[in-house]
Amino acid sequence: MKKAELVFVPTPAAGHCISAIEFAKRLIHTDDRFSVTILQMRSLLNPHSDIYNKSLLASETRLHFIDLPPIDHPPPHDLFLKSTEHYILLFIESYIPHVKDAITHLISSRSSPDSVPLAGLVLDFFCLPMIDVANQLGLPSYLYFTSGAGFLGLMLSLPTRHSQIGTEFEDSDPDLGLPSFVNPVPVRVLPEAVSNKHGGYAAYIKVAQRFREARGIIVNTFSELEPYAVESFADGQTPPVYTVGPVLDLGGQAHSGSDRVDHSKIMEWLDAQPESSVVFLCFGSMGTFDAPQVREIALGLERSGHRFLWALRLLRLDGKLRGSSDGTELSEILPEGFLDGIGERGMICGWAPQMEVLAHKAIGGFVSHCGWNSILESIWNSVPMATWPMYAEQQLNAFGLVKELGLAVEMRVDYRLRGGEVVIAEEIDGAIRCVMEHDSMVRKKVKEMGEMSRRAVMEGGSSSNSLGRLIADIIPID
Ligand SMILES: O=c1ccn([C@@H]2O[C@H](COP(=O)(O)OP(=O)(O)O[C@H]3O[C@H](CO)[C@@H](O)[C@H](O)[C@H]3O)[C@@H](O)[C@H]2O)c(=O)[nH]1
Repeated sequence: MKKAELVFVPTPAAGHCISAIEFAKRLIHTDDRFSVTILQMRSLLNPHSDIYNKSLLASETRLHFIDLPPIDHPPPHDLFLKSTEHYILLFIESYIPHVKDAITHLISSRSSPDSVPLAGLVLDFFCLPMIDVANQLGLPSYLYFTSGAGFLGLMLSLPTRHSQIGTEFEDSDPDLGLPSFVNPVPVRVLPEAVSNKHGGYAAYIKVAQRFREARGIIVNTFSELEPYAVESFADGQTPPVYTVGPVLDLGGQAHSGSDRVDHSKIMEWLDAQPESSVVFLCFGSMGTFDAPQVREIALGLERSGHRFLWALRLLRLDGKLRGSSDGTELSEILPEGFLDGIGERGMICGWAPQMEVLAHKAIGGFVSHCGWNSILESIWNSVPMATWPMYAEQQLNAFGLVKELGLAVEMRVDYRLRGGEVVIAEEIDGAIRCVMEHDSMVRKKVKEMGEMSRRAVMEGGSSSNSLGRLIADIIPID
C-alpha cells in the first residue's frame, strides 16, 4: 500500500494551530496511508499547546511533532503594536532556515525504499513564503486556510488590485465588488491590515501573492455555508479549492489545559439553568477588554435581564489592563454591586470550555468576536450569534454572517475606532435581546445550517467528498 507523509507548518497561535492539528487528525483518521509531522514554532500566543500536543502524542501514532529551535533574533515587540500581521510574518520568515533544515533531515532519514516518502507541505497562510523551501526540495505545497471562503476571496483579489493601485485601502474608497461576496463590501469591514501603513498592508500583499502558487487550497468551510464564494473560485486561475470543514476540536480537548478555570463548575452551573435561557459571551483566544468596556458590557447584561455566562479576560498581551493598574481586581472594574446583584443569574469565568458550552441546551445565544472557529462551533451547535468583531478578518466574517447569510444579529461595533470609544450598554442590551428573544428567522437559519454542517462531514457529504478529492490529488491512484 502506497503511504504518504505530509509536513504541516501552522502559524503558532491557537486559532490557527489547533485547526491545523484537527485537520491532520481528520486526514489520518480518514485514510490510514497518511501520517503527518507538524513543525512547531515557539508559540506566539498559546502557552497551552504543549499539554494538548502531549495528549495527542499518546493517542495518535501517525501524528508527530517537531519543535523547531528558537530563532536568534525575533522581531522587536513594538512592531507587533504597529501591525500584528507584519510582526507575525517577520516572525515566521525567521523560521524559514529551521523549516528547511527540519524537512531536509526528514527527507534524508527516509532514504531506504520502504520508508514513507514526504508527499508535500501543508502551510498556514502566514507561512506561504515557505513555498520556496518546498520548491527547492521538489515538494508540492498546499495552503490550509483556517478562515472562511469569503475572506479567502478577498486575499485572492488583493494581488490584482495591488498591481493596479499599489497602495493601502482608504476608508473613503468605494465599496468593493468581491467575487466571494454577493453584496458590495464596505472598506470599513476589511481587515485592518489592508489599510495599515506600518507594514500590515505590505505583509498581506506579500502573502496574498503566493496563494495561487499552492497546488491546492484547503479551506475550513463547507460549500453549503458559502456557496457563492466557493463557486467564485472556479475561475480558471485559482488552484483547486477543497472545502473540508467544519474542522473542529469536537472533544474540546485542545482548550482544556490543566490551569484553566474549573470547567466542571461552569458545566454544573449551566445544568441548573432553563433551556435556551443563557447568553454566552466569549471573544476567542486573544480577545481582551479595557475597564470602561468591561463596565459597559456589565451594564448591558444587567439591562437585558438575561442569564449569562461571560468569558472575561482583562489582561492584554503586555500583561497590563489598559486604563487600569496591573492586578486590578474585577470588583474594582465592574459597576458597583454588579457581582453581588447577579446572584445565580450569571457567571463570569476567565476561560470557558467553549465547544462544550455551546453544545449545552441552556445556551440560547452567543455574543462572539467572530473568529472563524467560534463561528463554525456556533453553527455546529445551532446557536445564533450576535457579532462583536475585534480584529483580524472578524469584521468581514461578521458582515458575511449578518448581511450574506442571515445567521447572526448585528451589534454595531467599528473595531477600527480607537481612543477610548466603547460599545455602549444600550447597544449590547439591544443585541442580546434581539438574539435571545426576537430573531426567530436567525434561529431557524442557524438550526438548518447546523444540520447541514454535520451532514457535510458525514460519508457522502460535501466536505467528505472534497477531502476524498484532496486525498486523490496527494496520492494519485496508479
Ligand atoms: O474562553 C475560550 C476562548 C476560546 N476558546 C476556543 O478558542 C478557539 C478560538 O478560535 P477563533 O474563534 O477562531 O478565534 P481566535 O483565537 O481569535 O482565532 C484567530 O484565528 C482565526 C482562524 O484563522 C481567525 O478567524 C481569527 O480572526 C483569529 O483571531 C475556539 O476553538 C474556541 O472554542 C475556548 O475554548 N474558550
